[in-house]
Amino acid sequence: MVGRVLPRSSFSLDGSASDSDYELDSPLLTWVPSLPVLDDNEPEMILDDYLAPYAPLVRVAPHPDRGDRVLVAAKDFSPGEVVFSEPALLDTAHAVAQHFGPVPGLSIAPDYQRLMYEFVVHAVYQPVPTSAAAHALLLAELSTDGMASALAERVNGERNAQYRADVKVFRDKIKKRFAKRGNKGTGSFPTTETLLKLLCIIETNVHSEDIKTGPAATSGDDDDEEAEGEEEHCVLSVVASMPEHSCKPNALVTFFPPFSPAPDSAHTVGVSDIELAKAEPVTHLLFTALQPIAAGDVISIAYQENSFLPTRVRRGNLANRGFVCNCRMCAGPDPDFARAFVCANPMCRALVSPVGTLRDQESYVPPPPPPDAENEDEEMDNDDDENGDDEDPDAQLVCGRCGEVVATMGEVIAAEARLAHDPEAMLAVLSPVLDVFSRNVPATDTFSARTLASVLLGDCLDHPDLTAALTDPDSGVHVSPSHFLVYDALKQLLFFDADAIDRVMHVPALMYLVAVNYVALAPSPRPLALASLHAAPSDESDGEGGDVPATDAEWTRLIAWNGDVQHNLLWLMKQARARGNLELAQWASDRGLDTCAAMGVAASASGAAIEFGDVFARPRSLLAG
Ligand SMILES: C[S@@+](CC[C@H](N)C(=O)[O-])C[C@H]1O[C@@H](n2cnc3c(N)ncnc32)[C@H](O)[C@@H]1O
Repeated sequence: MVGRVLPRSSFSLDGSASDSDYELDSPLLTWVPSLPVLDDNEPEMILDDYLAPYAPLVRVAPHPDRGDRVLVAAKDFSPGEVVFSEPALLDTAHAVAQHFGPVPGLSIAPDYQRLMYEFVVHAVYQPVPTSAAAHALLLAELSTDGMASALAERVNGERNAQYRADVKVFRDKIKKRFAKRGNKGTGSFPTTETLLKLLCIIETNVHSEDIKTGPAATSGDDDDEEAEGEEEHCVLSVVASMPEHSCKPNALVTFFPPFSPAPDSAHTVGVSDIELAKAEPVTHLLFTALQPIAAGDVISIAYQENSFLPTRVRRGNLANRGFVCNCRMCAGPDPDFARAFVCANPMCRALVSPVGTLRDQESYVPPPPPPDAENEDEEMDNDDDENGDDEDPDAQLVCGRCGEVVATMGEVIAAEARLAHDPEAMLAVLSPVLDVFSRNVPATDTFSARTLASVLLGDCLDHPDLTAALTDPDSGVHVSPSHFLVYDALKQLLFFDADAIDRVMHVPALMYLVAVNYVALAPSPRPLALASLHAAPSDESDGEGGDVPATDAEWTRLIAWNGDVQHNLLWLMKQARARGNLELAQWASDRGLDTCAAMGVAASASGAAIEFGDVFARPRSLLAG
């Protein structure tokens, strides 16, 4: 489970173990190549050499249309399997970076300054043999699109101009600090151009995790947090910079070990930097498969946290990072489930999901930032064209099942704008969508969902905010960040792959399971409260399916209905007991859930028929087009 902190002294900068505490047999660290010594003069050779140890797992290939590169799997991976792990080259958790006092008043975020400073120290003092070559490699090869693409310049021209000015200030200040302390290294001080390129590379490729809450986020900075001056744990590496973004990713990136503060020590630039760098702990970025990945598949991750965002918000965030997303969900052919709505025809109620709605990727301009609460109404009335986004507001969306025109793109856009910054309202709107899924989708395969749940468990069960919310009697469940985590998890569960609708699952049961998973470790279990939070029945609900069971009889029927639910419940009960959550175990046992689940599992194992409860069984034919 991500969350263990290994002894920091046991890591060395080249990724090799320096003492016996290094848990090389950890399942998380299945692949830890050491950095080769590289030749600065041949950048292409450098990348090839660097990538060579990873060849059994992944390779870099050109994108067929875009002209940039993608990371491709060299073998099959099952969900939950580590695809590869790579040690950080620049890392704000390194003691050198942590001991650096950022230059105040610059537009360059403190954590980015820390990475740049670490780079400078390596360039000037070359404390480890690989550092110069590794940095040459960074400069020569990694993408700079986050700042340098035409879209980045269009969207963030002002910021870029400020960056250019501030890099110069940064360089001057650091150089002065070095000179003042009289420390002279044997390497050369990086030029302003070099540092600017490094900043472009950081802006495009950095991975970050929230220092306070721990679980890893994916790459990219969070603008709100930066605005508040919050620092994140930022890591830059090479292979880790190659996976592309997808709004329906097949892999997940996590940090191992997670951030922990460097011990206080007297520190001066120069000699002690060299000592610190030699003893650096190494954060590894772990890429874990979320879906089955076949050899030859492009590996993708989600660059943004809370990826269950409305399409235009997602698109705007990514434009801020210098590109228009052309993942299968944004550009087609997969339907964009994140803007799915339920057909207004009461006889139909199918899901309608627009497909690839952007008219022209080249001229795309992202929508403006969210309106102030006070001006909200005014902003809502704006003509869509003024939004800048290039979608045709008059385009008609036709329901695939009943053939009726159910909305225009303009209406969808307006609804999204209204909901984008109101998660509660969004959840209310999502609820009937979930309801439709849950009624119509036969539960034949929840394997992927279970795998995902275990990934989530690894990531989120120790979430300190969640624990705080659950232990604070005044907090109320509604403030729990698990609201967002569960919500995000649900999206992953629903949209797990292109065939999700055919393969997966009884959503309320999974909502329940995810909710219970979250509280299984907490001292005060409130599984039902959480579960019902996420499954408030819609006004039009007829009570059949779609709702978390209210009575013991309904629970029994639910469990009988689905073998995977049985397995999951049994597993959860075991977890609850193992973790000393006796209240939860008792709760389940009082209702006979564990016995019932055990019976179901036994019945499935022996091939015996299980009585399906008619409440939850719905004919598959309802799905047919
Ligand atoms: C972290 S780098 C990924 C590696 C990069 N493709 C390369 O060739 O080095 C991020 C850049 O890749 C491209 N990219 C990644 N995901 C994309 C997507 N879904 N759609 C379009 N471009 C994408 C963008 O240019 C983005 O700035």
